[in-house]
Amino acid sequence: MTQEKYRVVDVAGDKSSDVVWHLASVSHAQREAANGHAPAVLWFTGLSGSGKSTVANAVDKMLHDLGCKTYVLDGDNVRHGLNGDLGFSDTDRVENIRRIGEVSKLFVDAGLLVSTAFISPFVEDRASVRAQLNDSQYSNSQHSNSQFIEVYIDTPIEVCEQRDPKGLYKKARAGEIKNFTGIDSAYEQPINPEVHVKTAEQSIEACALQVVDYLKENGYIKV
Ligand SMILES: Nc1ncnc2c1ncn2[C@@H]1O[C@H](COP(=O)(O)OS(=O)(=O)O)[C@@H](OP(=O)(O)O)[C@H]1O
Ligand SMILES: Nc1ncnc2c1ncn2[C@@H]1O[C@H](COP(=O)(O)OP(=O)(O)O)[C@@H](O)[C@H]1O
Repeated sequence: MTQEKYRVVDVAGDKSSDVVWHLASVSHAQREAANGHAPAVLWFTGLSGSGKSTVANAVDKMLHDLGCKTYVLDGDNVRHGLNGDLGFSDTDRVENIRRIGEVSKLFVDAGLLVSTAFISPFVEDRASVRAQLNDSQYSNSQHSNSQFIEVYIDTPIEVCEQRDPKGLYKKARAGEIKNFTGIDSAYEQPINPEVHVKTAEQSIEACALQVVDYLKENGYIKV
C-alpha cells in the first residue's frame, strides 16, 4: 500500500491557500517507539515570578535524567530572538503565544517533551494552542493522549511580588514599566488545567514531581 504523502489541509489565512501539507515519512509512532515516550508540550502558565521557569527547568532535568528527549522554551530567551519584535500590549502577547504555539508544535512533531514557560495570560490563546497541537490533519498517526498539557503555576501575586527575582514588580509599582501582568495588564487563570501547582505551598522538587507524576500516570512516559 502506498503511504499518503501530501494532504490538503484547511489553512487559517488566504496567503497559503495553494500550499499542501507534506506528511513525514517517519511516523509519530516510530518516533515514539525510538524515544520510549510520547511527545507533548507541557505548557506552564502563570504570573511573572510565579515559578514557571524554575519548575519547567526542574521538570526538564528530571525527564532528561529518565532518558527522555526534552527541551525548554523560555519567555525571556524567545523574546530575545524569534519574538524580539514584540512588546507587551495585548496584541503583541497574542502574537507571541501564537508563534510559540507553532514552534512547540514542531518540537512535538519531532517527538520531544517540550516545556514552555510563558505568562500566556489569555484563556483564548492557550485554547488555540491546545486545539492546534491536537489537530490530527497534520499528522500521519493518531494519539490517544492530548499533546497539550496545561500546567498552571498558581502563586499569589503577593508571593510573586515578594520574590521579585528580576526587580520588575518594583519597577512596575514605580510606574517605570507599563502593562505589567497582574498590575495593569490582565492574567486569566486556567479553567481546568491538567496540572495545578501551588509553589507557595511546596518545594521546587515537589512541584516538579507533581508534573512528572502526571506524565507517568497518563502513560506519556513509562519509567
Ligand atoms: N509588562 C510586562 N509584563 C510581564 N512581563 C514582562 C513585562 N515586561 C517585561 N517582562 C518580562 O517578560 C517576561 C514575560 O514574557 P512572556 O513572553 O512570557 O509574556 S506573555 O506570555 O507574552 O504575556 C517576564 O518573564 P517571567 O518573569 O519569567 O514571567 C518578564 O521578565
Ligand atoms: N516552590 C517553588 N517553585 C518555584 N519557584 C520557587 C519556589 N519556591 C521559591 N521559588 C523561587 O521563585 C522564583 C521564581 O522565579 P521564576 O522561575 O523566574 O518565575 P517565572 O518564570 O514564573 O517568572 C525563583 O527565584 C525561585 O527560586
